[in-house]
Amino acid sequence: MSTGPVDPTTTPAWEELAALAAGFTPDLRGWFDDDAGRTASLTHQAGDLHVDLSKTFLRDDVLAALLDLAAQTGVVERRDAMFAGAHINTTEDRAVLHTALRLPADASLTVDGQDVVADVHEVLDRVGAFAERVRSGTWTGVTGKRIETVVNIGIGGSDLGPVMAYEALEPYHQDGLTCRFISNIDPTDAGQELKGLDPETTLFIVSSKTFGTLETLTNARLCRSWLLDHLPAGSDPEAAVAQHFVAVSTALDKVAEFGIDPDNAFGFWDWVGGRYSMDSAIGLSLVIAVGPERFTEMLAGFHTVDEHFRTTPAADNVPLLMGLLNVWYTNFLGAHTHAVLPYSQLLHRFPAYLQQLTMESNGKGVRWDGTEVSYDTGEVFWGEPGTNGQHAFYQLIHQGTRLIPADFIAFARPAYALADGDTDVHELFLANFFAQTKALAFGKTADEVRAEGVAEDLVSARTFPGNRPTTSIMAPELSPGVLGQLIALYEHLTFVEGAVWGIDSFDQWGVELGKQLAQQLRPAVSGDADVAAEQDASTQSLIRYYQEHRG
Ligand SMILES: O=P(O)(O)OC[C@H]1O[C@H](O)[C@H](O)[C@@H](O)[C@@H]1O
Repeated sequence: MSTGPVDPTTTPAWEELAALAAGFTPDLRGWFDDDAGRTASLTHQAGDLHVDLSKTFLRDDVLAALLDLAAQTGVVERRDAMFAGAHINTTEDRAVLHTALRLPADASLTVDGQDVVADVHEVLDRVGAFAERVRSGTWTGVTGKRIETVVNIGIGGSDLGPVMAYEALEPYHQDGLTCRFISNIDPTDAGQELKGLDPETTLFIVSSKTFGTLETLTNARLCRSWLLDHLPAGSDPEAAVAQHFVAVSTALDKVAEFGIDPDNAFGFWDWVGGRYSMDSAIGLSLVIAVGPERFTEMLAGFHTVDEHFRTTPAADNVPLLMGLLNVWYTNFLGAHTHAVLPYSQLLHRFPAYLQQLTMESNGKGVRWDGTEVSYDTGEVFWGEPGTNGQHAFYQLIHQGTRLIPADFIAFARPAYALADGDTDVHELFLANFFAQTKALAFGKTADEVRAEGVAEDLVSARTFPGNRPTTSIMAPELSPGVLGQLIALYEHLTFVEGAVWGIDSFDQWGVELGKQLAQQLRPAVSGDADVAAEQDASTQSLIRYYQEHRG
């Protein structure tokens, strides 16, 4: 893109939204009473996702102004530039093409002179073939035993997506094959995950886009030592590493330096951001667990929502509407955080995954041309599955003083259809979903509380103000395809927010300083007095505390 980003605060739509916010009093009870068609007009379909925005703070005038804001900040142009492979990641001068990872094989897209679709499918085919060898037992460990445990070593985008999807698709796992995930440089992580493993039946996947991440390389070396120390005496170390270690990276030269056979390495490209990479070869552990066919179904799900986002007119475009709604909450109504509450135990890692996706993408204080923003960006995403959260933090959402928009996610068909006598437990579960969104929207008035015979001095404590906005997302079931759709929905709404804010949602310079300082400090931790003396007083004192107590 040749022109700079628009400062959204200079647009007429921003001014209009500010004026609307000044006099804004949400009244979900009134809005529902006055407009029998509210739910129908604010419910949209994206692939299999049924998205009900009627309990949000959208009103006709707000929606119109938000759509104007999108138009005036060039969201659609930026979207089209992304899909076409323009270098919209300006600070790294890169294309942003995770959408190409899920293009069908007969699609065509040439970027920077390279046939991207052919490259993607060449790697996908290799990943699928390798996964089949592991699943069928034709790929064995060095002593000839079939693989029973796959350990993914990676962090950030090379961990959160694979582990989230592995958990989400648990009903599709192949029997007799388990995945584990090591991410943290805290040696406890590797210590716990390696516990009880049989080295002869364990395969390690070193997943790192850069193959330069301290945590991952440290854990990879640690696992290599563990493997060589625990295999039966006489095992050839080189053959052992060749059979028990594979890698996924964009830096295949560094993979070879580590000693992993290039034949057992799977590549991807710099136009795939780490937090957008789970549908590349980074998903290898998932492909092994659920099989290439299921993985292909998941990719098709991503593609369905990509197409929805790329082609659906603005008024029905779900990621666009959800992204704009979040801008309304964040910049005009003062929301700081956003809860994501899956009514699905299988999605228990989804909020953690979304934290990297949304917060690493949109936690920026300058626009993509380096100019400073004068408005809030990014939301703090957080959440836990329902109903657990209901018994923990929902209190604050119901009766606290803060505005916390929440996304509720549920599936009509359960993964495990269990009944307790006559009670269908999934129905009981869904009843909670419906009840919570209803209670949050409509609350309980003081008069309603009084009518229950509550003593007057307790009425205010037992009144629910309501007008707590929620978005309800439902789908028939948590299939691989639906999972792909759900992830793509959040990828694109994150994009929309970033585009309105004029920021580069695809870099992450903010994580670099800590990495550099850790390397500089490292000798001081081990006792180098000169390096310790260079530190600030607090850091010196903390290091001293460690040295006095390390035992
Ligand atoms: O895949 P890697 O290159 O090892 O990177 C792993 C992660 O670490 C980095 O510091 C970034 O913050 C993440 O965006 C990235 O996903």
